[in-house]
Amino acid sequence: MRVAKVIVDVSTSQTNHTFDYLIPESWENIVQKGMRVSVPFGPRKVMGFVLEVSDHSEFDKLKPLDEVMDLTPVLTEELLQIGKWISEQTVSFYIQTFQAMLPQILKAKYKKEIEVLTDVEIAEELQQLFAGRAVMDFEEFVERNGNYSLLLKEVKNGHVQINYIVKSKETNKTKVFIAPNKEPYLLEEALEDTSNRAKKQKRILEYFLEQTTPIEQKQLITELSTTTATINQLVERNLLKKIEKKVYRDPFQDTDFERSKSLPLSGQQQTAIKPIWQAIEEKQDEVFLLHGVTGSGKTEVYLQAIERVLDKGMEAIVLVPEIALTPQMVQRFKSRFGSQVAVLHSALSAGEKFDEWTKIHKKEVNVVVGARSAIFAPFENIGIIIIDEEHETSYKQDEQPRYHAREVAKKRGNYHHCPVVLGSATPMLESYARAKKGVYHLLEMPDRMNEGEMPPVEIVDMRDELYAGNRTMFSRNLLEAIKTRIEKKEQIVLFLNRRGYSTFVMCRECGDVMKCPACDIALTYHKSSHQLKCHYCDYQIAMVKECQACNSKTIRYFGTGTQKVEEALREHIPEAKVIRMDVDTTRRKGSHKKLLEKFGNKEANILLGTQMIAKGLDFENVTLVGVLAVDAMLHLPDFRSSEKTFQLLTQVSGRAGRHKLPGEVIIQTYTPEHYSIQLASQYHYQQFFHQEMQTRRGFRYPPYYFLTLINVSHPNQLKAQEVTKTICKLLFKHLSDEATILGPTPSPIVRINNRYRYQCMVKYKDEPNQREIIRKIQEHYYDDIHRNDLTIQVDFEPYSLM
Ligand SMILES: Nc1ncnc2c1ncn2[C@@H]1O[C@H](COP(=O)(O)OP(=O)(O)OP(=O)(O)O)[C@@H](O)[C@H]1O
Ligand SMILES: [Zn+2]
Ligand SMILES: [Zn+2]
Repeated sequence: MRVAKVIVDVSTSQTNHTFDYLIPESWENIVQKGMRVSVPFGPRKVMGFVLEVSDHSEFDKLKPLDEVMDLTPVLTEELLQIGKWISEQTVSFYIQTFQAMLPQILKAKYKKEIEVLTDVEIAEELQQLFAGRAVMDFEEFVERNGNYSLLLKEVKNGHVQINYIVKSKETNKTKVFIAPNKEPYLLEEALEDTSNRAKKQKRILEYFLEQTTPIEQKQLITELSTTTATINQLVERNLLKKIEKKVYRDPFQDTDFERSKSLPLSGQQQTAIKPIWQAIEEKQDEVFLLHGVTGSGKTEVYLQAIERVLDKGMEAIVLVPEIALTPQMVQRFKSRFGSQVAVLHSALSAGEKFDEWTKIHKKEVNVVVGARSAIFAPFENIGIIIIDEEHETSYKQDEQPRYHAREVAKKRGNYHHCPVVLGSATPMLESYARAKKGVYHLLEMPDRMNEGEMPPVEIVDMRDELYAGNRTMFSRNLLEAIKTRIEKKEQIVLFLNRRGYSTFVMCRECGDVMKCPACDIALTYHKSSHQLKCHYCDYQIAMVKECQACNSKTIRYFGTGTQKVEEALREHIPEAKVIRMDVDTTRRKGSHKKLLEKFGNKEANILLGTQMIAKGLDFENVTLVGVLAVDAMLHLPDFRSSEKTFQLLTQVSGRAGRHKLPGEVIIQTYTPEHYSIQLASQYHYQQFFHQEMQTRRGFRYPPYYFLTLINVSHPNQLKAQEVTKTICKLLFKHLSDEATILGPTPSPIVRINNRYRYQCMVKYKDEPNQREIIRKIQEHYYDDIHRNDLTIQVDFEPYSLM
């Protein structure tokens, strides 16, 4: 008896364990752990992952599984282990994690077929099954008791291939190719037999006398200016044949990549890369923090570290934040490593993602460049994992399983005994603190590649502009500087911050922002109740009418959109050609790339955009960077708002003067004295680090304390509040005295989709039982969750506090 232990696709706390199913005899040799199967579950059939195959079960009367969905495991042993670990760490269901590790499309069902690839004789037993056909359905193979291990052997030899045909239209793209179907001398005979009136047929036959390799039908038609009808006539005469070939959708197929060679490394690059090379050679699972200023040449270090890994026949994973996964970035990897690179990011269609994943799964590539989920690339011989811009919050998934790619990377590094490199110009406080303690190996690159100084930053106090009667969104200096650049035919990047749009309240006279007296967090304006609230504790006051600091009545909440800025630019500088890049102008596929290309070709003077343009761009003609409204981010109700502002300003400033031309940065703000802005303008990372660490210690925030955020929501406000209150009480009772429990507090956005949201925050040092307690709490509310529309979300080490 063979038994499969299966995690079924039913996300509840009561089904979050394996169920045993009998493996029917015909599947016995086929089912392996890491494959997906279809199993009966109650009245339904559901998908499931095989976690283990065993020869016994504690239960009698097992139901047999229905179907095997994969021929080779889609999750490796390692990924199964990591999946279990993630589920436990994030208190999520196993099924959620396993599915998060795979491309979306694999949730659908697909058909499998086996195809003979070569003229080489395959094993006799298989030949009989194929009976002269090139392709057969896998279902038939199973029905006729095909020898599975023999099949796998031929797959390994490259004689046979397994095709996955997904039923959705998206997945497989085929092209029709035309090839000769007869020996050349027979074609020649046919040519002579063809009447002179059939000139078109003759031309095609002549072509195939010289050319025996298949050619795409479309291409044949253009090259010989012939027609499908003519080709069909020859196919009917059995002289030619049509072949359908699966082609990968290559999102970059229209792009020619010029091959780049590795550059001779600068002194600081050499110093940084040596320990990384050593860790690769010695198979050490060391974690490096590469702290290098913008333009210091971090990417070249990544490239040459990867080169070393590929030389050893191993694989590399590179994570880049979604927003920085620009065509420019992709190009740098593709032009160095060519078709060995797969790219995974969210702009790809589901089908494209599946294709890229398939290349990895089949080991057709050995480098993956991708956003967060690329950390699950099913490689089995990883030599290095690189996380660029490691401070980016998008590396944490904001729905269950709420994993952090950095933590998964370290886990995979452990497993493969390979180094993990975290790179950034502005490492996250937590990371830099770990590096200082020696937990990570710190590598510093303090100088720019072009040996230039960092571009000088001018801070413009927008309150002064107001006094001077300038009520526009551009300061006089910025306007002047823009005009000068346009005259000199240099280019400008204008950055507008959109995050935190109009949630905080600020005095335009003195720049004062209302804060919570207990939490040092900007108060959030709640429009419905016209109140200011702290969403960490329960402090709240009525919306103020005048500034508490200076009594001015110019108090208001904040926000401007890119469109408004574009209109204003047109008004003040009519001669400027502007490219606007935001969610609206980049919605269409490929538009992101086109806009950047246009800017790169100097078809515009100004690139205006949001977060999207803050990172990764490397244009040599950009000499001025302007930051329009930095304050919105600074006052987000988030203890990381200073850090995020510092990081953002540093990144944006880094876009200027990266090559020969010197750069300049102008930051407009209402709070010029704020230390994030001051220190960013002087590129003082170290000093910022020390100052911010002190604040964190004082207010008991990370990295001194860990946080857990529990969000409760329900259509009934009272219910949401009551449940949160009970959860707070339970945590208070079961956690140690060292833990601080804050709440119940209304979430910053109290109502979404008619659901009320409350939260509870835990600050702690060490609570080993915490996850177990939270699981129990969730089980306690099982009925409410499944029948009564309650949700309880738990986020360990949250990045978003909304
Ligand atoms: N060894 C080298 N020799 C010559 N040029 C180099 C070398 N290393 C990097 N460069 C060039 O220097 C510029 C900056 O390097 P790169 O973009 O890698 O820096 P970075 O640290 O990744 O920057 P950022 O963090 O701002 O994205 C690029 O144009 C790059 O091609
Ligand atoms: Zn004021
Ligand atoms: Zn508070």
